[in-house]
Amino acid sequence: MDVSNVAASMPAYQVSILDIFFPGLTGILAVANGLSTGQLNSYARLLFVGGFCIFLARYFYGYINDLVDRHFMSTIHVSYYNEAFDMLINWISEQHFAQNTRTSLASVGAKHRRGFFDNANGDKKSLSFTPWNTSISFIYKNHLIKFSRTQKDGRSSEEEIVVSCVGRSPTILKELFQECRAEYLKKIEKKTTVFDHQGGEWRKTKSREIRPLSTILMDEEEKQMLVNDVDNFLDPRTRGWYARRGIPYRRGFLLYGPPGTGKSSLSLSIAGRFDLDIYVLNLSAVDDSKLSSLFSELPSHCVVLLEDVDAAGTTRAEKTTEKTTDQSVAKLQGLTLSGLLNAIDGVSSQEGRVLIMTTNHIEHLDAALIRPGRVDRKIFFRLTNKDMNARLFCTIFKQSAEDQHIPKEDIGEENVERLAIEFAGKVPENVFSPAEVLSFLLENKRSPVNAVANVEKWAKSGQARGKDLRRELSWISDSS
Ligand SMILES: Nc1ncnc2c1ncn2[C@@H]1O[C@H](COP(=O)(O)OP(=O)(O)OP(=O)(O)O)[C@@H](O)[C@H]1O
Repeated sequence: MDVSNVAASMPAYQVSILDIFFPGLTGILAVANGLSTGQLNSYARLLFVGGFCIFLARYFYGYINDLVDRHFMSTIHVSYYNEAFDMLINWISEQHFAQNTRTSLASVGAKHRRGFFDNANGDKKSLSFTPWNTSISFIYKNHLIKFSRTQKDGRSSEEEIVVSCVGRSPTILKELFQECRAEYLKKIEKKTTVFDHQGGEWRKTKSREIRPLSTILMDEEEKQMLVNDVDNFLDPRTRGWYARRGIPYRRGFLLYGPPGTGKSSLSLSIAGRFDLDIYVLNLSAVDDSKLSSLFSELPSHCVVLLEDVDAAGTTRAEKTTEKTTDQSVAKLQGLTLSGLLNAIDGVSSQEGRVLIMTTNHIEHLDAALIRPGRVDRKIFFRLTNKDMNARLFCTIFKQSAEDQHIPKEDIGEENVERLAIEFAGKVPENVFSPAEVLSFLLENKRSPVNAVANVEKWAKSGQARGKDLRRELSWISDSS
């Protein structure tokens, strides 16, 4: 049988199956049919022969490339969501050979599209460029390395990096990754890496300067107890201790109190103090299954921060019906209390993590959520007292060597302390949050004298609101 007649004589479904494996083949066969029956003129023949040659050349090029890649090259793939992606992009974008790639991605104020490294110089809308949708070859320690950054499955939000080298041993690639890692660790030194989630995946959002614990104003004894607790928990010997007793190796804390009293700040400081990454979970954006998969993907040592757990549709039934509107019910219906409890200490939940929940309304939380085992320590965050107000005043007005350039009345350290006591005497206790007091002080940050002079007026104007606050938060006095 004449091969060129094959396409013409085939049923339509076979033709399309052939096209799946050899795109364009049926078209070629159809022309070949015309060729053999003498229906085509000489130009068409030339075109056909040329096209056929190109088809064969492309087919064999792809085939040989694939063969070489599979048998003579070593390759490492890096997924967009993994931190190794940042390590590599950070390194590559600083190499001389990557500065002049013809295809790159421009980003404002960040090294790459996830905006991980902040613009430290503070230049407005500074631009940076990283190689994108392209391949670069370069020499690393006398080895030829090929780097390709491509969109995965044509989706603009997802990318993949493939790094390969000639030879069957990936050692040189691993060395390259180690170097990228070392550079990256230098960049994030003294920083806390913050992750949030999108589409059920953790992704790094930013890295923040570590905030020293000393800058958080709270009961010092309680702070120290928390630090010792976390320190003890993270001690490498503790995991074995838990395992020998059959106790799940997890630790949970509940920070509760009015807004702006330092709950989130302390969580960040704790993560920084123990050099842990912090994973912030927004409960209103997840359902049971997403929450469970997010918890199971946590690394073994990290801080997980569940902010405003009372707002997550997991509160006591009677309070929920009273308070929620149709809209909020619709928004939160995906997450149930049992889903949250399962995620926190179910079988698939990661061990070794420090769980911190925060709430403004502890009285709205279901007892099961905060029972010992899930919450091992509860810490109350209070509105300011005299001592805290004086310390906040000193925080703003005491000069340090680094802030000489900031124009400010310099009245000497002793005078600042004297004014701090005067200031604290004028602010009513248990009315304002540290955030409110700080906001007032920042408004007057150029002059401590003005801050003292203006504070009574400010306190009076804010006190009416403060009284409402006290009534609404009457539970505070029970717990303090
Ligand atoms: N106890 C505190 N010590 C030092 N700074 C504080 C304290 N409380 C609040 N602040 C400052 O006030 C701001 C808000 O604090 P933060 O977000 O930690 O409060 P929060 O209790 O988590 O509030 P919310 O309940 O609304 O989330 C931060 O800039 C923080 O520096």
